[in-house]
Amino acid sequence: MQTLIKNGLVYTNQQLHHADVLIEDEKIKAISPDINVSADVTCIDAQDKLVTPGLVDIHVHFREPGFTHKETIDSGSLAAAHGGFTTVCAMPNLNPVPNTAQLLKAQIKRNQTDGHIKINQYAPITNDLTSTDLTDAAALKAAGAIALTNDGKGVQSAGTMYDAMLLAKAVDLPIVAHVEDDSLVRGGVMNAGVTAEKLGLPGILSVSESSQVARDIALAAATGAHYHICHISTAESIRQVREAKKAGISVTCEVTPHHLVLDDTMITHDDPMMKMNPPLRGFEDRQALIAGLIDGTIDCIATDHAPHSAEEKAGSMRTAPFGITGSETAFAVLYTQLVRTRMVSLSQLLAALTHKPAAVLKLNAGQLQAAQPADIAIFDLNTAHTIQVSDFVSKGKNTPFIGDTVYGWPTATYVNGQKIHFPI
Ligand SMILES: NC(=O)N[C@@H](CC(=O)O)C(=O)O
Ligand SMILES: [Zn+2]
Ligand SMILES: [Zn+2]
Repeated sequence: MQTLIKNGLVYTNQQLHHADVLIEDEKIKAISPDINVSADVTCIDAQDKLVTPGLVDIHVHFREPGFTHKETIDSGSLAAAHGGFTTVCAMPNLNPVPNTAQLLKAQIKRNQTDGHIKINQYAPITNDLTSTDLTDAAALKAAGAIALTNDGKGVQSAGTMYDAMLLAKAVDLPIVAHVEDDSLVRGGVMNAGVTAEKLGLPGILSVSESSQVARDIALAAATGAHYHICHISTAESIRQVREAKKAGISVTCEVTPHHLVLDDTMITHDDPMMKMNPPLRGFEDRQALIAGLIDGTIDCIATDHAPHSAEEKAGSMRTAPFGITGSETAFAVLYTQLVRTRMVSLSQLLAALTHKPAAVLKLNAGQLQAAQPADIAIFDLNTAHTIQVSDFVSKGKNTPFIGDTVYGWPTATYVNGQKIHFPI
């Protein structure tokens, strides 16, 4: 079976070209201008559209098993596809936590059975995500884990992190860290600063992140482990990563779309849709994140898609859970706010959403090239779209971007040459 995507603006070999893309069965057959094929090929008109490798998101929460009222592997992976993502890495803050080879294998099987896209699975660093009992890194790697992470909770003890890094290094798995020193959080629900004071809400100190980043960079230097920082959010953390990279320490990091386009000066009232972990930081932090993305200090963008139910996210920031969704709005929000404003080039944005995240975790994804799997996303760069609750395939509607008018809404996603169909 052949499908021809005609006349798109195609992102291939890290460059944008006007070209046609020919899919044959599960693979890309050819990418070049003016491909001519026989009459029985399915032809897709991509004039004025952007055609990219399926996007890669190395940080999502699919909530199954344990929290299926928030999301399932079915709904979460369909939401990712709806946003143009064809490869994701799913977090292990589930119930039960997939902390043994047997549980992890069962999770990977569920991902394969119910997933609409390619789902890689993280395993935990410690057995219950909070203790100091390390998991069996070798067994989890053999069972299929792509990396170890306790996302949702920082590893509180330096000794635990040091031992975890040694074990991870021995089996060549990255440590993927949610960096947060609980002793500096102090019951905060948003970034500590002028806005929190004005709203009378308890603040989370920015050093709750950067002090743990400093600790862990020192531990990564000492152990030689690959240390990847989740959802980096402060100027001081960026400064440390920049220095560590210069010193040749094996550190990488990701940033979320929301930390790039929102900051705490935009929080006007007690709004649970603006509550996530790490919190939206200050204006200067956000500028440092954008600069870090442009100069390569930040390796990639990852959504931290964190769905919660409407009931959970109703009420006050004091009581609502941390987290917002991201899969379905990521590209359009970033394209509109960073590329159309000429702060970031389209190629830079696409690199951060395709081959660069794949490179961080050595995933075979994010390249649109002949002989590669036909994982493709198509976006409409020119039509304005106002984001509405009814746009979402995810069970989670908890996003601050509802009501925003954006460009770059996704129009089609292919996985292994198959077009994904959405129930909306
Ligand atoms: N980001 C969040 O605010 N919440 C995440 C956990 C996490 O990524 O730390 C979640 O699981 O809901
Ligand atoms: Zn986290
Ligand atoms: Zn997360």
